[in-house]
Amino acid sequence: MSGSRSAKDFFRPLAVGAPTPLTEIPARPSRAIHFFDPSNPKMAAKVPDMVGTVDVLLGNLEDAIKADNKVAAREGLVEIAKKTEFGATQLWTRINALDSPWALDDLTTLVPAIGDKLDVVMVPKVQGAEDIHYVDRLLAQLEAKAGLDRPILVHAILETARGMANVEEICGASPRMQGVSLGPADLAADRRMKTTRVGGGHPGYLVREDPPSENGVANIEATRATFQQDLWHYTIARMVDACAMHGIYPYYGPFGDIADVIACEDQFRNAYLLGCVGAWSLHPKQIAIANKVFSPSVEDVAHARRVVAAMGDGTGAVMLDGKMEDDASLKQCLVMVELAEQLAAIDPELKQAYEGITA
Ligand SMILES: CC(C)(COP(=O)(O)OP(=O)(O)OC[C@H]1O[C@@H](n2cnc3c(N)ncnc32)[C@H](O)[C@@H]1OP(=O)(O)O)[C@@H](O)C(=O)NCCC(=O)NCCSC(=O)C[C@H](O)C(=O)O
Ligand SMILES: [Mg+2]
Repeated sequence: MSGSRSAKDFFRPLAVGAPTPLTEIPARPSRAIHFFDPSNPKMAAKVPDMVGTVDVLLGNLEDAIKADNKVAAREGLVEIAKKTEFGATQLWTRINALDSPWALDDLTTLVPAIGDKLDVVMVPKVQGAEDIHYVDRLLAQLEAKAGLDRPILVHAILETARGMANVEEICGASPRMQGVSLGPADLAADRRMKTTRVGGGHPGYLVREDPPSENGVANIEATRATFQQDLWHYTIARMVDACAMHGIYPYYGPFGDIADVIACEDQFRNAYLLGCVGAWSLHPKQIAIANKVFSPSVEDVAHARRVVAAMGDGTGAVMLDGKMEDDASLKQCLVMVELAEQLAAIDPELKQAYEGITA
């Protein structure tokens, strides 16, 4: 919780008439946050058919939208939201940066027009709790004016060094905080990393095995295996801890090499294993990758259920397939089983796959 509000005030509405903040962020599946440009007629036309195939549709108003198209994108999103029934698919938007000429109009246009349909507002380039406090109060005022009965949640993108340094206070700045995504391209630039990609690894970031020794002399000319390392490990792990501490959700962001579906899957899986619940999809073909990676495998769910069954009241230790299971491994298995249940509730194929498993 941020130091600027007392515990008794933390869950009070920030404007008279605004909806009461949630005390817990609902665990709604959000394996793929699919970005579309609402000012692009071809993309906009595809949105209605994407409902039900993706957990989150996000109307992007920030980077990747040309300055000349900012107003068209905002208006396009209003039009799409008004005419689309989203069902279980969530509708999010990414507004422009708070220091840009567009952010204020983004919020003052979207909340009155489609606030009842918007689940989450993604805020880019968040630097500290003060950015979340600003959006929090403004949203409360706009929600009150629009007569909304549920709060719009807020998602921060970590894409500056200052934002990274302040990640814990950002996560706890408001009861609206739904989650955090890594913005690897902007973060790399802000950190002055020497990369030019939108997420993913780099062949130069590696470790090399030691040289073989011949007669006690290291032969550094010998062929030696190298292993590419994950540029984002520290950042994602830190983000995951900050989110878990505050009961909100961490996400890997974009993978810009659309053609390299294999490396995209690897990057998404690393994030999944470290604790992320989803990633961004920039192109329709990345939705299936995220849906696959961020859904536990049938084998993992089967194993988790066996551990749950074997552990009885959840205390003590048992042997299963030659391995020790105890209270702590049970807790990991419960994470898997709960996620499978949440996904089965919205994905009939997964429901069938998970139901086919016997404990
Ligand atoms: C990356 C793209 C520019 C590629 O577009 P295109 O060249 O048109 O790809 P295709 O020809 O393969 O497209 C095939 C059809 O699919 C439609 N399409 C493409 N992308 C989408 C989409 N995202 N949603 C819906 N439909 C889509 C095309 O229109 C084609 O349609 P048709 O001709 O009728 O068959 C493009 O995919 C794109 O712009 N994607 C989104 C990019 C984006 O949002 N970028 C911002 C997020 S990443 C970022 O901001 C960095 C981050 O903040 C950080 O700091 O790290
Ligand atoms: Mg960015």
